[in-house]
Amino acid sequence: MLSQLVKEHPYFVGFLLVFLSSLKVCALWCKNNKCSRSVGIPPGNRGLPFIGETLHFMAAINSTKGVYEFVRLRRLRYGNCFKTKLFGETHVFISSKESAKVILRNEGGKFSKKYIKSISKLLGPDSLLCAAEHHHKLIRSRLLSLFSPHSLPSFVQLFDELVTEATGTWTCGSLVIIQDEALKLACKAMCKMLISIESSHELAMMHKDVARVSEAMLAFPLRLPWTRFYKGLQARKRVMDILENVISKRRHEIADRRVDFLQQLLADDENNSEKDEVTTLTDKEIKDNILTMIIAGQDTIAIAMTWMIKFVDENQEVLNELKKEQLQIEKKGRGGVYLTLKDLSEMQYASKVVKEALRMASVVQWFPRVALQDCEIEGFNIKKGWNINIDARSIHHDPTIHNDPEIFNPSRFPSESKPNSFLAFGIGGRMCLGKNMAEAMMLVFLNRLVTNFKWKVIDSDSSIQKSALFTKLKSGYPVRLIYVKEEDLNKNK
Ligand code: HEM
Repeated sequence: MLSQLVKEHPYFVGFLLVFLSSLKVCALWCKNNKCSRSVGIPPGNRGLPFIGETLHFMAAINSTKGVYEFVRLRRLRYGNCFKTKLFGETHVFISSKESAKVILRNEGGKFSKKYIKSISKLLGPDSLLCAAEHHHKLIRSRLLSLFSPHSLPSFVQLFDELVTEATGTWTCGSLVIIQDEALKLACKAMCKMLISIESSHELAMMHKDVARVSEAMLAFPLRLPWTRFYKGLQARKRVMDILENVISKRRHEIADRRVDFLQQLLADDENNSEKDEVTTLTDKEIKDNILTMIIAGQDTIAIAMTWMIKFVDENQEVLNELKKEQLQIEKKGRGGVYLTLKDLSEMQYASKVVKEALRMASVVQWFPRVALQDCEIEGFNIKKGWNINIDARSIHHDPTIHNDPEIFNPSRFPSESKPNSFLAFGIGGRMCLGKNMAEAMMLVFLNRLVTNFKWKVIDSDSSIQKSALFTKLKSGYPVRLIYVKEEDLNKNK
């Protein structure tokens, strides 16, 4: 019958075959490319073969709108869940708090953490931030004790000493770049707390090399001598050498036994080595994680502090309320020269300012995971091996979750504290280890700044620094000091 049809209507059959083949080609193309709005697969544009949308992503990294612009534009186009292809891999971005809860809490064990190649190479295979499930549990359990509530009071004093020392050199009329000062302070605090590095030469080297590693985090992972990635790897090597040297001196008792995180890790190591080899960290693990903690705790905190000062300055009524609270606490009298944990616990309004600044700034913009098995999210099929990114920034700025999300309003808390709607430090088993420390640092900085100084902003531009992993301000937020409290200056002489 078919041959009869071909004989009688050869042109019609030819046309039909061509038409059906084109339909099939179209369907295949749509499936693999742009129009994946078909049921089951998240919408999105997979871009060019192999590289996908990597060039658009790199263009966003190198723009002053920041890398998040890549995500923002696609979220506007495709909604709460979309897919793209970056560096040869499929990435899905999700901005619903319900899915954030399921994925970040990971109760069914369907997801693991996974950073893009450049980040995992720079932090090292044993870094807590990059380690996969079992390895992560082991390292986290060993580091957790360092962040216990017992270590917080001494850290608050240490950080306040550093802040008072630094601000003591600021004079009326001087130009202060808040982000640079905050970065120096955070680097000093981390290096002292972790490995007792104090000499200004060593600190400067550390500061420079850690900055190089951070700058390379989003670079194309190409190991050629002129690339940012290569320079980041070289800087990582120098930091590893410094750490190797410190560990070796401590192990051979050449250096004084200091009270710091490294010493605690080495002491635990000695105490546990005979009992339970499985729970002790190797030198390689210790080194990768000291670098991880410096990086995790340095840029994030400095950027968060800078945005906080910017938001406070742009909202004078918040600044007035804040000053009132801080001066009252000062009037009542502090426990000592330096701020204590008890002083910080009385800073109720300032704590809301810190939380609101973290929501608005969303310093860590999305949290990367990988699907360990095929699953369904937001009604879409997700394949095993796909990267899943929880878009915390969108959740923080979602008007269905936070009223007038673009308005800096510290008083929205605690009434707007709905579960899984505040993700500045993440949630679940990979939540930030330094959360309490970070909040304390922000409170100390805020207190010292608003009670001792008045300032005038020189450049309030909100452009983001190119190549920055976090929302780092390009201008650094320069301010001119127009008032410096005398008694503090005298005290620091
Ligand atoms: C305002 C400052 C900070 C912010 C916004 C912040 C944010 C975050 C976020 C969102 C995560 C979890 C990412 C995820 O789930 O994928 C994280 C993890 C981490 N943070 Fe922080 N962080 C800050 C300061 C610090 C400080 C001061 C330290 C300590 C030295 C620190 C150490 C860590 C570590 C070690 C992890 C890895 C935890 C794990 O994977 O188990 N962070 N941070």
